[in-house]
Amino acid sequence: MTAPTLEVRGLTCAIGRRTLLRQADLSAEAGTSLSVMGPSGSGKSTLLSCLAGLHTPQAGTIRVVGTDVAALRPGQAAAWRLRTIGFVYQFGELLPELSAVENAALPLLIAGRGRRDAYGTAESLLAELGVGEVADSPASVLSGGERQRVAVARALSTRPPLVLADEPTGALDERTTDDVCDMLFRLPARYGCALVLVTHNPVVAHRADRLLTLREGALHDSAPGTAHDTTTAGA
Ligand SMILES: Nc1ncnc2c1ncn2[C@@H]1O[C@H](COP(=O)(O)OP(=O)(O)OP(=O)(O)O)[C@@H](O)[C@H]1O
Repeated sequence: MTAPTLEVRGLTCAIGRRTLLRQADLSAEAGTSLSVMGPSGSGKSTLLSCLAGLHTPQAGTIRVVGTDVAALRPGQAAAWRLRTIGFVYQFGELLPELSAVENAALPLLIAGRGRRDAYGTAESLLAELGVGEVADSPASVLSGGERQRVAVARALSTRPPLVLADEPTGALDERTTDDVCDMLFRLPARYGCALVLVTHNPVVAHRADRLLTLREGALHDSAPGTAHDTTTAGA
């Protein structure tokens, strides 16, 4: 039996005196999407940081395609993250002075792939994601929706098994949110990755295969149509 893409058991994470996650369990299979909602400040971004090995939890195990994230040596972690996890942030977080294709090729160049190969892969991904025409435009001139598509191309460039998206539509209007969601939620089937997406937007959250709500340190399964969000954690 192959290992699930993401398997989290008993995750406990505190920052300062606040426990953000208490004995949380979570799993995601290849080709599926999972969204996490929760009040502002409840710890959604911190959860993603833990999954990527960027934040060390107090207890619990996180396995990504069988690898125990806590067991990675410091020297291994960055290279592991580069090939295993793709990140998409709220504002794209592209390097503004680089073109779209240069941004999308960057992880491959850092991973040591040749320029021709890296740029070819990046160009193909941009085309597949509907932004082939802006490949040579500087990231600084792209629209919000284009930026997010380029950010997704960058996240996918190393073909990671796990894509983490933190409020990927938070800076977009309603129509662009719909378009970007159509693209995002097709990724698992199209590229075989697992997608874990954090959002305040219930419409976005409900498009995932599975929806969890983070509240006072616990992750609750929410059936489609029943999750709700609030604006502050209140903890
Ligand atoms: N590096 C840090 N140092 C100190 N406090 C932190 C740090 N990172 C997060 N926090 C605190 O941890 C709590 C959870 O933050 P986090 O960003 O994970 O919440 P969130 O649910 O993603 O919030 P939002 O929806 O507003 O983005 C907040 O109270 C935040 O201030």
